[in-house]
Amino acid sequence: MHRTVAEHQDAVEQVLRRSWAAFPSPVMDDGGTPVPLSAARGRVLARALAAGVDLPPFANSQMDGYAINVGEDQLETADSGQSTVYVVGETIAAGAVPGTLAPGTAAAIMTGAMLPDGANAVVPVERAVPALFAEPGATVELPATSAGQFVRDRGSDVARGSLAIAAGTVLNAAHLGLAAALGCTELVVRRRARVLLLTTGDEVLAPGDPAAAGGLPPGKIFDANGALLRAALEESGVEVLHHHMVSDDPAALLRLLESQVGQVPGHEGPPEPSCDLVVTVGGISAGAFEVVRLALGSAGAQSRMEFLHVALQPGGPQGLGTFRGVPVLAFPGNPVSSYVSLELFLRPALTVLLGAPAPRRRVVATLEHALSSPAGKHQVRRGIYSGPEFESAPSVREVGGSSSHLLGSLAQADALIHIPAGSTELQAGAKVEVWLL
Ligand SMILES: Nc1nc2c(c(=O)[nH]1)N[C@H]1C(S)=C(S)[C@@H](COP(=O)(O)OP(=O)(O)OC[C@H]3O[C@@H](n4cnc5c(N)ncnc54)[C@H](O)[C@@H]3O)O[C@H]1N2
Ligand code: MOO
Repeated sequence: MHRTVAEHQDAVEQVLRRSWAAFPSPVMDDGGTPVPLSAARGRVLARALAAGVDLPPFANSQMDGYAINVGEDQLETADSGQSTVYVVGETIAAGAVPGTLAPGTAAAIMTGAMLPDGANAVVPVERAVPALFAEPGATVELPATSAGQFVRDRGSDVARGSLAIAAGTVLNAAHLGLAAALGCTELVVRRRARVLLLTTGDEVLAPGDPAAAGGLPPGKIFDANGALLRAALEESGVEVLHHHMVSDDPAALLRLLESQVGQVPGHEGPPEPSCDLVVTVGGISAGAFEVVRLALGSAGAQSRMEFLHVALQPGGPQGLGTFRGVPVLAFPGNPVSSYVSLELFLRPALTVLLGAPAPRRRVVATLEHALSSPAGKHQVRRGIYSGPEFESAPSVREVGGSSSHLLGSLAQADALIHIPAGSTELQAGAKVEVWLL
């Protein structure tokens, strides 16, 4: 009996949660570490950020124009066609501290410049007669305007002391801009899970391997999964500590795991796990040389692994458990299978347990053509999504086929199309769940 996708998602989350809860230093909800703003994008804010200053810090002009004082009751007269003649006062540049505005005068003021005391409205220069910055002492005719017009009040965006960014936020460009506007040089972020990534197979050579200098030797392929999974892991907010390519020798793989995984003495305090997660790719199905299955199966009490089938295609064969208490996710070797495994099982668990990455956006779209899918399996097809346009609903079409070696079509896709286990024939026009990549 195959495990369902939902059951395996739950199992992955539980293994990560239980293992990490037992780590001497927390992976989930650690106290946080300060990092410079330049390194904070995509990280999870550990502590709420309160605004230390008002934004804007002072009332300022939203336009290049003339700062004037109008009666608070002048609302009705705005755009009434009436105008007033003012004597032109000082010119206020952005960054300058102006004097008080004398009654009956209009100060030439630039966008972002501090409003002088006594001013409460700005008229854009193009509405002045003449429509230019006149010399101090000249006169200018300005149309009636209402109090507050084109004035950006102190604290009107973010008030000092208010919550600027909530704890748990995945920091994006706008958050970093806001933090900088508030004068922060760094933010306290949660630590990322550190991953050991192992790709496997005697047939696999690293791109650039001298053995392929004269072209790929017969029977060999380049390691696609190393680059694919490293990037997908990093996009998922984790740090890839090391990536090793390992051969189909189980003893060598076990030696590598024993040298890289487990409690190692920390500089201070309790020993630290050397990594927070091991992700292996390949070597887990029914072949004669399944290196991950054999290595972890012969590792004795230090390994607690199960190898199973999920009712999923691609990504059916899966391994899950721990090695020396560190969680291990063993993904199948076909590139699309390994990618789909990460998307369906690891990413959602990271989102729940660590607060990042942001979940994939899930939408319902109309299938542009008929599709069939194997009975009893949740199938994930790769697709190209067309978002809703003026008069058309969102739609999706498959790119490539269902086979899990089709890396070329994965590279063209921007969506995963989900066909649930119960559906075998879908007509064009059927509604499907789509995850946007
Ligand atoms: N008798 C059965 N055979 C297979 C079954 C099964 O249930 N019974 N399942 C198939 C499915 S589904 C998958 S997926 C694969 C998973 O196999 P493994 O996890 O053991 O992966 P490998 O055999 O090592 O490799 C599979 C495939 O992927 C290529 N590969 C592996 N590593 C890389 C890499 N780093 N870069 C690029 N390509 C890689 C490898 O050459 C194979 O073609 O098993 C099926 N078989
Ligand atoms: O799941 Mo294998 O997961 O098709 O290629």
